[in-house]
This record gives sequence, C-alpha cells and structure tokens, in this order.
Amino acid sequence: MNDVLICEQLEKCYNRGKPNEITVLKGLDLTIPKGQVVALVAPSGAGKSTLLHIAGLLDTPDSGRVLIDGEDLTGARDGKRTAARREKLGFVYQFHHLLPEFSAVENIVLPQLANGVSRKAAEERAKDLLSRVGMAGRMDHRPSALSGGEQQRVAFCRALANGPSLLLADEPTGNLDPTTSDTVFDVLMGLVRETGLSALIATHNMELAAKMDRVLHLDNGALEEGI
Ligand SMILES: Nc1ncnc2c1ncn2[C@@H]1O[C@H](COP(=O)(O)OP(=O)(O)OP(=O)(O)O)[C@@H](O)[C@H]1O
Repeated sequence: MNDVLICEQLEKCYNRGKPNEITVLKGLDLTIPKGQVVALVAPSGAGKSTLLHIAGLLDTPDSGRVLIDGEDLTGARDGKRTAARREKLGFVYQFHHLLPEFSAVENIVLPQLANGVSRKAAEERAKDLLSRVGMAGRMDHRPSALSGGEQQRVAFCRALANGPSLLLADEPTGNLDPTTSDTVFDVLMGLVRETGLSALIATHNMELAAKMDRVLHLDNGALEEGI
C-alpha cells in the first residue's frame, strides 16, 4: 500500500436542518502517496480545519471514508481511532501546545512513553530529533525559555516522536515573523524529507506552499490542483 492517506467522497454538514445549516465538504476526494508533501490552501472558513480534523481522526464525516495506510478507520471504535492517531499520525498546530512544566526533551519523551517505548529509547530519539532541528544546546529548557521558532521546532519533533506515517499541520509557522517562519519551515521540510514522511500542511503562505510537492486549493467543498 503506497497511499498513506485516502479520503473518499467526504461530506460534512454542520447544523443540519437548522437555518444556519452549512455544508463544508461536498464529496471531497484526496489521496496522498507515501513521501508526498501536500500544501492545503484555503480562504478562511472554507473548511480547512474541518478537513484536517476528519483526516486526523478527530472528527467523522457525515458520509465518505478515511483510510490511513490502507485501513478504513471511518467507523472504527474510539479506541482504535485513538491508537491510530497515536501511532500513525503526527500533528502540528499554529501554536505549539507544549507542556509548560516539562523540558524540550521531556515534551518529546512523553508521547513515546504513552506508546510503550522505554524511557532510555525515548530519550535517545528525542535528543536525536532535537539535534536534527538545531536544538542540541537547548534540550533541557522549558518552553518558556525558548523563542517562538524554537518552541515550534520542539513541536515538530514531538509530532514525529512516534514515527508517524502522516504529518498533519495547520499553519505550522503561522504565528512566527516572516523570516523566522521561512527558516523554521525549512527545518520542518528537512525533517519531513529525511524521514520520508507524507504530509498535509495547511498554509496561507503561497511561497511556502510552492516549496511542497503539490498544492491543493479547498474551494466550495472540494479540492482543486493549484500551482
Ligand atoms: N462545530 C461547528 N458547528 C457549526 N459550524 C461550524 C463548526 N465548525 C466549523 N463550522 C463552520 O464551518 C465552516 C468551515 O469551518 P473551518 O473551521 O473548517 O474553516 P477553516 O477553513 O479552517 O477556517 P479558518 O482558516 O478561518 O480557520 C465555517 O463557516 C465555520 O463557521
């Protein structure tokens, strides 16, 4: 199975039957092969978060299917979806959501412990990931002692901690100034390329989108190939 993510004919409507009913996804199809990095570009309110939540198994569509690594998880029980999220998916958000009372290393160790990895192996992996994003000298700092760009690098490492198949990112550098955003985005892309990861990365920044393998525009509930 070479396709890491398959979304088939996704439909999603909010407030069905009410005056404020809104259909956000209208038969949306999306296939991401292994190793492909896809930019998701959408005007505000077009349904980018809705799609990321459904692809990330945090929400369910009204109809259609979501397959991760060939497995249909659309109607799977909660425990199975949670396990798939932990083992197969990595998430990065606009704001890092790191645990403030833990160091950079610990923030990357904890999800691995939850996945059954030994502390020693988890620490080794955390330190290796942090070194690869230029954070070797700041591993024991808590998030509050790190810059915004550094915090986001830690968040990238945490997303990759359990060796996911697919990275889902929502404006991963959106809260950084333009120069830091470019640098930190290049760090993320380096990490993604090194690990052969597939990714769906939402961004409003067309320069960043152009650095990815494929650009998809979400418009009127479906995806169109862009530049
Ligand atoms: N839980 C919900 N209940 C009702 N309407 C919702 C809900 N979640 C989202 N919507 C509506 O669905 C539409 C798409 O929302 P979504 O958050 O997916 O857009 P978005 O493209 O991520 O927007 P932004 O870029 O501004 O975050 C919006 O009109 C939003 O108001």
